[in-house]
Amino acid sequence: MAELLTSAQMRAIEQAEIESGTVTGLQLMERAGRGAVAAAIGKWPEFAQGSHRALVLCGPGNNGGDGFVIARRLVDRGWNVDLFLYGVAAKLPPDARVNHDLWAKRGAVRAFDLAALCDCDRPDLFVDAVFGTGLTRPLPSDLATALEVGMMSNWTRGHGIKRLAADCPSGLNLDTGMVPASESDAVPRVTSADLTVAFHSLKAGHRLGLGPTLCGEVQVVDIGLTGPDASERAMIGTPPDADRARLVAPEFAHGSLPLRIWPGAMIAKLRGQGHKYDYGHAMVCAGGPGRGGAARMAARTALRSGAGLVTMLCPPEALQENASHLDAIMLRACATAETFRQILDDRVSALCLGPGLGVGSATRDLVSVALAHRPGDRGWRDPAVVLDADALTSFENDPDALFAQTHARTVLTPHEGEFARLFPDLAQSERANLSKIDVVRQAADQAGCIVLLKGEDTVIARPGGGASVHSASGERAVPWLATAGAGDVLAGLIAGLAAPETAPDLYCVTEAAVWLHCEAARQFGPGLIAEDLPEMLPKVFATLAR
Ligand SMILES: NC(=O)C1=CN([C@@H]2O[C@H](COP(=O)(O)OP(=O)(O)OC[C@H]3O[C@@H](n4cnc5c(N)ncnc54)[C@H](O)[C@@H]3O)[C@@H](O)[C@H]2O)[C@@H](O)CC1
Ligand SMILES: Nc1ncnc2c1ncn2[C@@H]1O[C@H](COP(=O)(O)OP(=O)(O)O)[C@@H](O)[C@H]1O
Ligand SMILES: [K+]
Repeated sequence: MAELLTSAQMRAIEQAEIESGTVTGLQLMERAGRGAVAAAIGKWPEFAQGSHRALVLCGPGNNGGDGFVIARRLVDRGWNVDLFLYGVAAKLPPDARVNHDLWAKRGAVRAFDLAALCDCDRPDLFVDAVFGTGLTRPLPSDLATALEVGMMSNWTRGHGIKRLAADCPSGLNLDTGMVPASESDAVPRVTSADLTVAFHSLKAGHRLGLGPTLCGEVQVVDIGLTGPDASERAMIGTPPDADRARLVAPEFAHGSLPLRIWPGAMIAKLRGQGHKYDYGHAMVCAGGPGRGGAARMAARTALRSGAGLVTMLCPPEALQENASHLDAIMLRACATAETFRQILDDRVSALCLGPGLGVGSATRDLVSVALAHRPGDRGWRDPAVVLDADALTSFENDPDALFAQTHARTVLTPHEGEFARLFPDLAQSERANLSKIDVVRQAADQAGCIVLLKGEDTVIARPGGGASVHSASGERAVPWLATAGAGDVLAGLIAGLAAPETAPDLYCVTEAAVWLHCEAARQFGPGLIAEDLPEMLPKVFATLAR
């Protein structure tokens, strides 16, 4: 699972390495520019031979410095290059200035001017090296226009112009994945690339918010920074680092891990042997008549994903309806919170409450019983408690009452609407420049448990700072997962994976669940409805067990 750095962390890593004397800023910049050109040629092999034309736009900082290196290296390969500088040469930082001067011996540095830019011959490659990690404010309007995809229509066959971004498409905030709107533009101006080369490591903004859409394909270019030491072993099921966010994906550093190592290692049923009770007993609470579908899907997913047995509890009046739908899943009537308390025995290892449960005091009481349940004298861990949907909304008027009861083996799985009810100060409208990662970190600290905030960019955090992002983008884009009930399935999936006594750390189980949820949707394809998700799991597991 690769790390997602903030701009400040990236600067600190560079700074520490430069100060240690092992490398100079100039060497890093050269490697960045060289790596960017190599990545472009790798993606577009037609650029490997012959003369082509590039339009390079450089900015006033070190991102611009990368642009000068890229321009020089392209000219070395026989290309024609038009280069514009947004800024003043005399004010460039030292390394960028050196590369500016090296370039100036090879070609012209033209001051940024929209009309002059449009007058250039049609480029084959457009290089955006204006801003990277140093973006501090919205793009000025003329620059935003120059970077827009629409600008390419100035040239015939404009759609065929390849777009390469150094570190990010300029204007994208690499901490938040957002594009700040300028005062003159009510709607943020959006720039996008076909290929983004991220230096040393992915940054959070490559995988949050608009990042995946704007960056196109992202390739990490190794510029020889050592960075933090992390071995493959240490990642399997290890709790997250408090300061660094990580990407939920079977990737390690710059390579890919075999799937069976991760997340295959998270699924107890793929390994070992045992009795059904060794794989845990998951319980799912359901609502009244006509509302049982959501809980049934959660229960079915829990059973498919590894729990040894699953019991669904429902009000007596819903028993008949549920009985007519369930076979392998056991069913019991549970009229009150007190009955629930009596039913919970010390072998219940995972609980899932919320889907279709109904909003109100009855649900709050059930949640309280679930969170107070302890495993007795078996020496087992506290049961994992997954709270979703109505179990969250029921605490809208008093979230602190919920947070006073949660424990470390609790996972809250809100979508943005439910999140706003529990954490009004952290709602989307209140976030300003805070990244989704920091928002969920704060929520986890407030709630005292794991919080998973859903979306195309799903963010998971736990108290103390550990955070992960799962990005359903690029090859893993699954827009058809936006279907009613998909969230209920996710809640059941976490409960089912967490149920076995040998299940890894709950945080890691939650990460794996999000990946599997997306993977099941991906392998099924368009046309998916929520019921298809649990039925896809055996196929997904088969690819992990190899
Ligand atoms: N420092 C190093 O050793 C390396 C840096 N690298 C590159 O350097 C980049 C970071 O460089 P910098 O920290 O200089 O930052 P940038 O080059 O991203 O931008 C910083 C400059 O842009 C100005 N600025 C920010 N937002 C603006 C806006 N909206 N309108 C106008 N001006 C704006 C700032 O005042 C500052 O002058 C990385 O993204 C990467 O591309 C790479 O060369 C690898 C090595
Ligand atoms: N466009 C999308 N791409 C990827 N995943 C998505 C997308 N839209 C929704 N999802 C995922 O689908 C699930 C929907 O959950 P939720 O909003 O709780 O729906 P419901 O309450 O209907 O079950 C979440 O896991 C969410 O991350
Ligand atoms: K850039």
